[in-house]
Amino acid sequence: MSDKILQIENLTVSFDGFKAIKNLNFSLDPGELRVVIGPNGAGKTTFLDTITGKTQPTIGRVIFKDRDLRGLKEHQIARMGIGRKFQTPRVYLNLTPREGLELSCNRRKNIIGAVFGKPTTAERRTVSGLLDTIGLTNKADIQAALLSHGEKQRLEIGMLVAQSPDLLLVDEPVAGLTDEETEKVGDLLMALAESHSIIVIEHDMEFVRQIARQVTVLHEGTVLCEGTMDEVQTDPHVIEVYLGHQDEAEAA
Ligand SMILES: Nc1ncnc2c1ncn2[C@@H]1O[C@H](COP(=O)(O)OP(=O)(O)OP(=O)(O)O)[C@@H](O)[C@H]1O
Repeated sequence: MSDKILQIENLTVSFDGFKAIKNLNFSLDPGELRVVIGPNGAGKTTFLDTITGKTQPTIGRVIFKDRDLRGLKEHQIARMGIGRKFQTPRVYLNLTPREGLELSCNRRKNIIGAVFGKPTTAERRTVSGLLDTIGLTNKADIQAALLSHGEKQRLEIGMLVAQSPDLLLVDEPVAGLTDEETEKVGDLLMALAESHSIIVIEHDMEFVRQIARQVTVLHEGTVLCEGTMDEVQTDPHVIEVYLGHQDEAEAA
C-alpha cells in the first residue's frame, strides 16, 4: 500500500511520434493541494487527460489509490473518485444552483427526477452545506443562467464536490474572473483541500501565490522543478523558461 493517492511513474505520451509528455514522474499526498504551472504547450492538459483516462500512456503508469488506471475508460476512472473541472463552466443553466447540486448529489437520477422528485433530508442537508461552502446560499433558488461567470465556476466546483471525489482536477479556474471572484475561488479551493486532494492547473501567478503550497513546473512535457512558491520563483531554470518571459510580457 502506498501512502500516495496518485503516482505517475515514468510517463511518456506520444502523438504520432511527438512526445507531449516525456518520462514524467509525479506524486500527490492525500489532502494535498498542488498547483501545476508551465508555459503554453508544456503538456499540462495532456497530463490531466492521462489521469482521467481521456488519453492513454504510451509508456509508464498512472496509479490512483494503488490501482493502475491503464485500460480503464473515463467513466470508470470518474467512478473511482476522480472529478475534473474544465476551464469553462458546465452547469445546468435552466436549473437553480440548489437543483443542480441535488442532481449532482445523486448521479443516478435523471434531470426530471432531480427537478420534480423530492430530495431526501440527508441530500437537502448536504446541498445546503455545499451552497454555504461555495458562497451561493443567497442565490440558491435563481436560475443558474443569471449567475456571474465566477459564481458559475464556484457552482461547478460544488457540483463536482457533490459527487464526493477523492481527487479533484481543476483546469484554469480563474481565467476571465475579476480579482474579487478570483480570490473567492481561491478561498473555496483552499477550504476544499482540507478534505480532498486537488490538482490545479493555472497561469495566473497572483492566484498561484494565493493558494499554492507546493508547485510543480512542467516544461516540454517533463517536470522542470518542484517546491514551494518561493523555491520555484527563484529557480534559475524556471525564471528562464517561464516566469522571466511572463514578467516581460506583463511589463510590455
Ligand atoms: N491530440 C494531439 N495530437 C498531437 N499533438 C498534441 C495533441 N494534444 C496535444 N498535443 C501537443 O502536445 C503538446 C502539449 O500540449 P498540451 O495541450 O498538453 O499543453 P498545455 O501545457 O496544456 O498548453 P496550454 O497552456 O497552451 O493549454 C503541444 O505541443 C500540443 O500541440
